[in-house]
Amino acid sequence: MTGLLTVTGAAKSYRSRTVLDGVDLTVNAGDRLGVVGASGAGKSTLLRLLLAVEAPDRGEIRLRDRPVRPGRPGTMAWFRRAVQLVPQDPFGSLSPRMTVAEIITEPLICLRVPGHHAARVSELLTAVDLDPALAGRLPSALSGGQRQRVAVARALAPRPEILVADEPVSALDATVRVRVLDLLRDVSERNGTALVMVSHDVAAVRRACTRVAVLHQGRIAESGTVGDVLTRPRTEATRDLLAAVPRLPSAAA
Ligand SMILES: Nc1ncnc2c1ncn2[C@@H]1O[C@H](COP(=O)(O)OP(=O)(O)OP(=O)(O)O)[C@@H](O)[C@H]1O
Repeated sequence: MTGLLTVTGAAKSYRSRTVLDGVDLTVNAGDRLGVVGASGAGKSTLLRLLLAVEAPDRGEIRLRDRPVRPGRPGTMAWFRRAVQLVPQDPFGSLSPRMTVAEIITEPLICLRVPGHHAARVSELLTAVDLDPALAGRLPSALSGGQRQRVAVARALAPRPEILVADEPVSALDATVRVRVLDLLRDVSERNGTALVMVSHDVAAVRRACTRVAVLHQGRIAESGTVGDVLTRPRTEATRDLLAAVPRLPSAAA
């Protein structure tokens, strides 16, 4: 099977410091892939390449057969429709002066997605388990978990093929984390949207993902199913991450 999003031999340095050193990664349609790594492993850098915010110095990123390179917004619309970000911090990522409906519709307007946007807002709010009556509220009227659900709804709005989530629950309370992770897993399963979740938190990846790639010092140390890699780690890098796992409360919490 050819991958939906493929990273081949991606390398990136800042000044003379090598941050990514030949990363290969394949995201298939409907995949739920966690990219885990310790602080400084290169996760955020890889995320910027995956989102075509920056270009690799060497190697390439492709969406299906099409090479992906950063460019002006007009030339990137095809890619932005296909790959959407769920950001880390729902407090900082939602404009405080826009209503929930305006926030969710913004990518539809920017990407010139045709259709009845008000109906789509209700549909998306329902899909992320929020009351459509929240459409007229400002983010300040919502809890952290509700805000992150709005961020997920916004990312889903253009019907992307891939959601890229950047530490999507690290800013949330422990009990809310599980629910947001379950939401990401459920929307991915329901819509067939692939999920790439970049996180230092192995427990979060175990909860939401089926596959995992361990990034260590700018390289993929190991990758495979969550079951294999996180129960029978083959590298020191993975064992260290597992030893640092914060406990997630149970789903009932
Ligand atoms: N724009 C930049 N300019 C210079 N150095 C950078 C830049 N971006 C990242 N780095 C360096 O690259 C290394 C890897 O950073 P990166 O943020 O990708 O790692 P990370 O795995 O996301 O870490 P963390 O979990 O702490 O965010 C770090 O040493 C960082 O200082």
